Amino acid sequence: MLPFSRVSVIGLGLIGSSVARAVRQYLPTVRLTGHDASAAVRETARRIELVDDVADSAAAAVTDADLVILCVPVGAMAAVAAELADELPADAIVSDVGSCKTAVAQALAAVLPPERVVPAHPVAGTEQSGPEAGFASLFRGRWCIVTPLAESDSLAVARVEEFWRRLGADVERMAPDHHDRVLAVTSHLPHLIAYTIVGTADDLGQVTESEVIKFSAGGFRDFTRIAASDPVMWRDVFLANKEAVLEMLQRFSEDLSQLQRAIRWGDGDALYDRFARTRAIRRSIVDQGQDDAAADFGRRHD
Ligand SMILES: NC(=O)C1=CN([C@@H]2O[C@H](COP(=O)(O)OP(=O)(O)OC[C@H]3O[C@@H](n4cnc5c(N)ncnc54)[C@H](O)[C@@H]3O)[C@@H](O)[C@H]2O)C=CC1
Ligand SMILES: O=C(O)C(=O)Cc1ccc(O)cc1
Repeated sequence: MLPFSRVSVIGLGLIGSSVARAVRQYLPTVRLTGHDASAAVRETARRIELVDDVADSAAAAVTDADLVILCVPVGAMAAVAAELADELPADAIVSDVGSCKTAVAQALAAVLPPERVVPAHPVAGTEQSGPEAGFASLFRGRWCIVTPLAESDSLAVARVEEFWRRLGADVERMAPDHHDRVLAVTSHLPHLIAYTIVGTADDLGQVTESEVIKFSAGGFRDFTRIAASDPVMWRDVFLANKEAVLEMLQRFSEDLSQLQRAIRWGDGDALYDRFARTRAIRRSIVDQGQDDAAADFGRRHD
């Protein structure tokens, strides 16, 4: 049975437009409505026929929905939920795709009936943004972490999980605070490091007359991809997941200091041990079929 038949997507950027495209592809009988605060994005959505109806307000977009998915930056979730609360049908479920969950869960539960709120996070994306950057296969073979509230209705949780499975994701359930600590180290900290290193290299580049750009290759190029990620989205993630990110950053700084000391004192064994350990980690990830570059290439070309 279809988990939902009338889905409303609020925020039609990379993730919202990917959800819309995936619904079209994998749940073709679902009636899709969309809304975005940006008139230009709404115009693009109409032009490319992303959804069946583009509404001019969040409230108008949800009047006959049975699932509403909020795909806006984390810092905008509270305002959007408040905008649509009065028009939400009594049986509709509200979910979201935000990259951190504790703050979003609290924001949604403050203005919506908490039993109908089922926060989620598809752990899949790119450094691109906007309605034309999305693609239907983005979630295939990727995790979607569902983080129910204590009050979430269990049938609503099961339906949201089924929805993500239908879009091709592997679903895992987690407590919101646990999610935020795991993602702080696996996603948020790496983005912070990329933003830092590309900025540092750019500062140096001014001095050395763009040698940084000229000779950028390998590792640095990979960092520039991550550092091209959307500034509004990532500003909001760091403000919303402050405690977990600061904790992981503290640990990271201590480990970095150890490597700094090993280089200063010529401690080759310490450097070798660390690099051998991390190489083994990468190899075990690739062996498990989680090499993103290969997987992304496959998804976009099939
Ligand atoms: N970019 C990524 O790789 C991933 C992002 N996410 C999460 O998905 C959410 C959306 O991110 P993206 O799609 O990448 O961003 P995006 O920038 O491509 O799209 C966000 C859209 O939300 C719209 N928006 C902003 N405030 C709004 C409001 N008050 N009402 C209606 N629309 C509004 C914007 O105009 C924009 O079109 C964020 O919460 C992010 O944390 C989750 C997984 C991956
Ligand atoms: O582009 C990349 O490498 C990403 O890491 C994409 C991404 C960004 C944010 C998320 O919450 C989940 C996935």
